[in-house]
Amino acid sequence: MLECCFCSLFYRNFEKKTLVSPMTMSSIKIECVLRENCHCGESPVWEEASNSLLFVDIPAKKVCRWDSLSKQVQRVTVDAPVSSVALRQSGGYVATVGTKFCALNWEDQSAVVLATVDKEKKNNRFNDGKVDPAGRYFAGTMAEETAPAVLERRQGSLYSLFPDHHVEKYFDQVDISNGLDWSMDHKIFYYIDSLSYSVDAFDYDLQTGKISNRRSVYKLEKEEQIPDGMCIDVEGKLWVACYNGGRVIRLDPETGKRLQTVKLPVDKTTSCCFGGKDYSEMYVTCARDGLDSKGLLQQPEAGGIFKVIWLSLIF
Ligand SMILES: O=C(O)[C@H](O)[C@@H](O)[C@H](O)[C@H](O)CO
Ligand SMILES: [Zn+2]
Repeated sequence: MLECCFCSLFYRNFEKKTLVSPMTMSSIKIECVLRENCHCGESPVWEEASNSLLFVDIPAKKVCRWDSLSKQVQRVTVDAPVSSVALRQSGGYVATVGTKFCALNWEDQSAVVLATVDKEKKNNRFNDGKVDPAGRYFAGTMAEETAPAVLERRQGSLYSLFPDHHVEKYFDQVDISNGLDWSMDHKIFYYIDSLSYSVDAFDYDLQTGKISNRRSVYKLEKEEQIPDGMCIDVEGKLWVACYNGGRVIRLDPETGKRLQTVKLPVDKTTSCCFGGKDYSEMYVTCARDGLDSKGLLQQPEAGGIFKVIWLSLIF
């Protein structure tokens, strides 16, 4: 990999547009739109300009781009596990690869290192990451797993890469750094450390990127299993993918109540994002790794990309 020397870095804003409110919708349809057989699919991101869904397959070291119109997939292989991807304002993408933040040029498939974290922790890698409303790329680390959710604990930290390429560390002692998103007014940062079985909130200062006042807004119930990736909808409700739980759940962070459960035909649901026309669809990633041969037979679509659509009933 090359060292990056000059490029100014302002990530594209992720502001949602006119997502149709799920509350006004009555029934849902779930479809596997791509049988990708991901070992561990993660980090779905909608790219409006190309009508495409970006996602990664972490252990396969692949960043993928699925064109929702042509149904074609392009894949770029990098040299270490790639755990999240984000859009870059100047074109191309940024991704967390191993313990590095990298700029990814899709055309020539090159990756340029922007910053490295956890240099003294050889067994660590980045996990989930997302860009904040001011263009900082937040991502956390974890020890590499020996099996899903089996790892040396408290090895991870949460970081963000600023548009000028400097990195700030927020805290350490993280088990599995996972889902993250910001409230619609940018005043709250939501965060999941999977093995805490909790969805947490922090006060957020958009000007400085500082976080404070950590508290739990939801504790997962036993059958919901392990909280993984997360996104927010226009009503400020959180959608959390439940690893081993085969579902995404919609939470009200103000009341701490679960509002909706959407079950998928695969157990290892890892993350979700809104996309499609007017951001009215939800895309869900999942994993194949960790399923035994019986599980693979029962869940042939494991590792695929799922689309959830809300159908309004018109009388
Ligand atoms: O996708 C991730 O976030 C992790 O990299 C995965 O390994 C699993 O989801 C994790 O094991 C469950 O918490
Ligand atoms: Zn995850």
